[in-house]
Amino acid sequence: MTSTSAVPTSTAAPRAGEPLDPDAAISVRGLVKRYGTATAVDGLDLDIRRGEIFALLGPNGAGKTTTVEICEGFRDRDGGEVRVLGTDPASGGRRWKAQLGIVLQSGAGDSQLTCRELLRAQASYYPDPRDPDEVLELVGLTGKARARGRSLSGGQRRRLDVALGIVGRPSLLFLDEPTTGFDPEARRQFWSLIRSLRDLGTTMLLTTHYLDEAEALADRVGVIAHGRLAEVAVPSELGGRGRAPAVVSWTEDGVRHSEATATPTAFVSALSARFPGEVPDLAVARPTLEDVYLQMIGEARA
Ligand SMILES: Nc1ncnc2c1ncn2[C@@H]1O[C@H](COP(=O)(O)OP(=O)(O)OP(=O)(O)O)[C@@H](O)[C@H]1O
Repeated sequence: MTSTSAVPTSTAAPRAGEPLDPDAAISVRGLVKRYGTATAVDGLDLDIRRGEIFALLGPNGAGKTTTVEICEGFRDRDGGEVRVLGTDPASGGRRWKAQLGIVLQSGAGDSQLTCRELLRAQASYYPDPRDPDEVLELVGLTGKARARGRSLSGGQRRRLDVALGIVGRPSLLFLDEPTTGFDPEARRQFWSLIRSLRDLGTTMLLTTHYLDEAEALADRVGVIAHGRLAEVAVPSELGGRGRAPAVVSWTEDGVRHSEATATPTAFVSALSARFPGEVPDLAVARPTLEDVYLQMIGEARA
């Protein structure tokens, strides 16, 4: 018997010239966008599978927002092919737009309307919306249903933005730097909200500058540099991370030591034989997602 998985084992980016993937939630080939003489997106290829959380990473000005806005149908392109839920965003109509949820960097938090009124108004635009009160509960704003948008804290406004993005029951949700300004507890709560949306079958394209957020949420990450996708991988494999040596550190005779090794278990076993009890200050670390990301970005700049 064969088993099938929603996320195939191949994690790489599509090759240039490969045909569009008709099964993908988002399929992009050779995307080009110029602003005057400057090229912001320079032949970008990308597939985002249905049901996955994909994090787009890259330094300021790399072309993330431009790419996302083209996929959302907000911006035209100068070259390449794009399909989002099977439709070219340049010609996507109302029925297509109703399947998208968009959480922009600056939302509707300044409104005079209450949270519930805002959600009801937004829901009225969609053919099969979620119940506004259920959405308030999902984002943890039930207690703020009667509060006006402008009376909310920064983190609560962001939750309201997410609520507005999901009330139309989108099958594809765009999240642009969703947790900027969140306190650590609010971020963790937001992450569990995003995971529960994935469990409900929502595909998500996330842009973020928080590498821990990408690591915690994303099934795959793509690093964009100079308007192209430098690499796509699962977070634990990006930049050869899965094969990178581990660094074992410890304190001996009052001196801090560290050793890079491909066999940390054997190394720690031999090390522990030298000490009567615990190895002082023992730590075993592999490069973090941030370590490999910064290295990739540095190489792309060189
Ligand atoms: N409307 C515009 N007019 C002219 N240039 C633009 C415009 N929008 C973006 N650009 C330029 O295109 C490039 C890519 O910008 P984009 O906003 O896509 O980057 P980004 O990766 O989203 O950056 P950030 O992380 O800062 O949000 C930048 O050099 C930017 O200055």
